[in-house]
Amino acid sequence: MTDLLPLDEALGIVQSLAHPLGAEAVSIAEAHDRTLACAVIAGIASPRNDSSAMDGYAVQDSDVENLPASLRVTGESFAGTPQPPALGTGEAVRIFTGAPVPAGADRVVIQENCSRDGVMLTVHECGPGRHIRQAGGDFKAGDELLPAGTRLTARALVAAAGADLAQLSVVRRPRVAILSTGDELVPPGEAQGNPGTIPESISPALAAMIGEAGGEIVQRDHLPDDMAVLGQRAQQALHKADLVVVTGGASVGERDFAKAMFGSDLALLFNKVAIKPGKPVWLGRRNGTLILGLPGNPTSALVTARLFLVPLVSGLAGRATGGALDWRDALAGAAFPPVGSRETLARARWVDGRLVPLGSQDSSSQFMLMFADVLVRRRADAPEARPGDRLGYLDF
Ligand SMILES: Nc1nc2c(c(=O)[nH]1)N[C@H]1C(S)=C(S)[C@@H](COP(=O)(O)OP(=O)(O)OC[C@H]3O[C@@H](n4cnc5c(N)ncnc54)[C@H](O)[C@@H]3O)O[C@H]1N2
Ligand code: MOO
Repeated sequence: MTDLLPLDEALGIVQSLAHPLGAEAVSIAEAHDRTLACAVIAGIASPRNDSSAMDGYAVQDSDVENLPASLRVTGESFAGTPQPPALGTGEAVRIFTGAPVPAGADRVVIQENCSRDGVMLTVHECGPGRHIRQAGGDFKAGDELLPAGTRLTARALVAAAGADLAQLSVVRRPRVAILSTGDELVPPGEAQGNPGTIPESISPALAAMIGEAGGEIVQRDHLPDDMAVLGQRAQQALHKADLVVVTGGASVGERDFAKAMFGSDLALLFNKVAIKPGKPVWLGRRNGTLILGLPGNPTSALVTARLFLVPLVSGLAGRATGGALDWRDALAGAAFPPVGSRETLARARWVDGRLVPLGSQDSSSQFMLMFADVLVRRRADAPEARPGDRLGYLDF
């Protein structure tokens, strides 16, 4: 076991590599969920002018001191009217929500408090509000609205568009290739009637995790355990991708070619981590491309993807890697068994706000993953955890 790297050291290596890629310009329409490479600076103020908050009439305070007051309507101001007529004594301007307030007006009286007869207006009541939004009250031209590093959520996009920017400078999405290796693997739907085969069940989950972390899939292959084919597809992936994820063949079997397929220039950054499940996970680099090798057992693959792939893609996409490894703690709702020599990521679910381990902790399980809300981190050689003990966990 001495050759196995401790989990924290492996996570540290991932963190040190997970720097944002370069910037590219995208239209606002394509910018959702991207990360800003440059700050968004407002090109215009909002509102651009003093503007009405209500539909009604712009008036002068001195004309509505004694109510009811009779005024003459001299013009109109709609949202988009560049310059409404200025207001004189005894005058009112018909005005709508968002429209510029005429020079000389002190307040907008809502139309529910007025009656109209041709050009004559009677103001019955004013109410306390002036219903005028000041120019630049939301933001001024030149204000920094969103700093570099901001994730462009739906809400952030409103500010970016309101700043009058057609294009945003965002971190390039990491290009990821997924290579699933194993003679036995066939696409889901083709295993029935094909003895010796099993459905390839990991890549759909990896693609989902990569997409959620901000990456895009540029290549996705099912590959036989044939070095010629593996080598050729590996070369293609290395050319296209920032990160190649290869599943299976990580262990010591006769057909475990996952590292060899990347050629003799593969530099290993780590090889095998002291965790259960997922011990055979490895990270390498060939020229500028990172390569993450995940074990073929589906639960092992998903656990190591959560620990290493999600922070890596998140970081390359410009998101905080810390957010991807947000360990928290909660109380055990049932006993967790004693831990062996490898640090263990126990799959657990929530029951009444407490952590309960899944009945099966088999690293080959596919079905049980469905119920694994969290990974509970248990140190090597830890004794049994009792109900009520505090445990560290990561959302899975
Ligand atoms: N002598 C040893 N044997 C094994 C060791 C070891 O240290 N010494 N490690 C074990 C551990 S731990 C794990 S985890 C597995 C991982 O092995 P590999 O990464 O080499 O995975 P494969 O042998 O290719 O496959 C294992 C298992 O998973 C199935 N598989 C593979 N890919 C997929 C996929 N995309 N979808 C669904 N199922 C997949 C495959 O058919 C095998 O059943 O090694 C232990 N052995
Ligand atoms: O590490 Mo393996 O994932 O224990 O079965």
